[in-house]
Amino acid sequence: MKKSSTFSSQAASAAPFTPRGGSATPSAQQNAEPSLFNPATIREFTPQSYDIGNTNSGNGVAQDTSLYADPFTSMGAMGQALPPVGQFNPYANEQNALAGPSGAFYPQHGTYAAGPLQPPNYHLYQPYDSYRTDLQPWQRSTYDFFINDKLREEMQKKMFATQQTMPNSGLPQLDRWHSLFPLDTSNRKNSSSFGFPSWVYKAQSTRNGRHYALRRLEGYRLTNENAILAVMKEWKKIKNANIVTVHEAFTTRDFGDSSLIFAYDYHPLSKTLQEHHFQTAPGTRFRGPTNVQEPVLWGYMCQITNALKAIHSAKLAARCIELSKILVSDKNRIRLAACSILDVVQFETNNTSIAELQQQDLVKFGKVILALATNTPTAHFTHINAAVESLGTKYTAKFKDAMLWLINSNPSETKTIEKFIICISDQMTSHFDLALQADDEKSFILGKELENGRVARSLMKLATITERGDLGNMLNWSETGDRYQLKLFRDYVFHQVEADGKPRLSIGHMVSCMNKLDAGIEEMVMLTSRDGETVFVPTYRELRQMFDRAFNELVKHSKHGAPGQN
Ligand SMILES: Nc1ncnc2c1ncn2[C@@H]1O[C@H](COP(=O)(O)OP(=O)(O)OP(=O)(O)O)[C@@H](O)[C@H]1O
Repeated sequence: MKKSSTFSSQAASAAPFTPRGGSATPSAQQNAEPSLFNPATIREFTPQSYDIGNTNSGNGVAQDTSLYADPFTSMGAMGQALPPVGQFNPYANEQNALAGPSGAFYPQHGTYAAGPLQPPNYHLYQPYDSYRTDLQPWQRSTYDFFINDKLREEMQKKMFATQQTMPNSGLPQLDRWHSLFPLDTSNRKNSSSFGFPSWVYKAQSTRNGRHYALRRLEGYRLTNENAILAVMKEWKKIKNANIVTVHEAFTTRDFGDSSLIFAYDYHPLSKTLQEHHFQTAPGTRFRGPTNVQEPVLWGYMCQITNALKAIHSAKLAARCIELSKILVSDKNRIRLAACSILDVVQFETNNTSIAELQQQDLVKFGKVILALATNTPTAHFTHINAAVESLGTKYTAKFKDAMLWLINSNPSETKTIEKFIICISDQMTSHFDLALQADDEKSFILGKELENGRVARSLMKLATITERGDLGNMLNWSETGDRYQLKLFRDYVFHQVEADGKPRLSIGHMVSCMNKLDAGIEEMVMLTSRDGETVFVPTYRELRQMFDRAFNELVKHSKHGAPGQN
């Protein structure tokens, strides 16, 4: 029996909607039973073909290929010595010199162009290797303790982009915003999106120190004060992972004209879909693959659907759904970037009902996806059906029918985003699963960083105590009493030597000692003075108490100064 479609097709052919089977081949399409938009249709799905930032290797563990020739890796987690591997030392100052353990922690790192400024010396902890020495299951490598390199580098680039400033940019300081930094990649501006040329700047708020993206509409004159208040009141309620959150709007004359400014969340290093898919990267002659892969487009569709669901449910319309107003960051993570602007700008002139604007949203949504599929940057199509047909067998029938449903109108049916969600529910659940997998992976990474954070805090405290010298009226404070034992503990953890006098640089030993100190366990530890004359055998619990006492003393002095001095 032929299953009926949930939605009638709006394909331009006069014939009623012919359900397609989802096969990419035309012959299969003709014979296929289930409808494109019949939610009961179960489709095959290949999760790995989506890419929404999921770098999971499949076993939940981030893949990390590192070379372990540095001295820190010469011990297994259980303390077993590994055979020395001496080809490359990522900690060395000079990589040519096969530097030994005394090499600096911060290797030279490659540069990347993130703007007009020089990249900072941000101490990438970066191995440059391609193979992994065989380790026993109980052995750990240095990089097992840290966030994987790719993610770390991505995050550091984002932090750098966030911190970038341009001292002589000529941009004004606004009332509550400073350090404006232009984000536009071209100085050619068109007014097609909003009716006014628009510029985007990164700026820091003087109120909370956070970074925002300010979009400025040049030459806009506000005629109705209510416009901003009424529109912002509604839009500020929208919190959605696929919408750039808008925080406020205001007018200013600081640019020498009358400008309207919208403050959005800042998403460092994001590009617009237009830039991402239609612009040639600097220095390359050819643009990348022309047609965007279908799994990527389904990923975009699920995300835009999610955004529109939130917007339409709040009785609003996105209105500005264009390739140049959708941000893409990380791996195919997208966000609608210019919501609320047209509501303010056309506050008095817009006569279209919200219901109609929502219908238009669906059409624009379809056109944006079709533009990516057909490699048409303008997203202007004279013949939608012809454009969809031109996709041939590169895209599945289900995908093409989704385009047609979104773009074509049917007088007998009011389209809603909810109906669309039902139609693409299989894609939505697959996408949801990938998002959860990505989330699991991030939790795994966070778990490692939790341990590192714990070690870092203890280390910083220990460093504030040892070698301090005098404290207030107490001469040689750090060399006496509890502090002396802490200093010997520091030696025990970091300054151990092998029997032949060579430094012992086992990161396993360091991490395990610092964690034992943090936990204050009952295990004893033998601390010997440098001259070998004095031996202490405290437990980690006792050491922890000494450590807390010493640090609390420092805290007390930091607040009140040395006793007798205030
Ligand atoms: N919220 C944001 N966070 C970070 N970057 C943003 C944000 N909004 C926009 N951008 C960046 O600012 C740049 C300019 O954005 P804009 O929307 O003006 O694109 P455009 O291609 O210049 O479009 P138009 O020609 O219509 O002005 C883009 O590179 C975009 O990635």
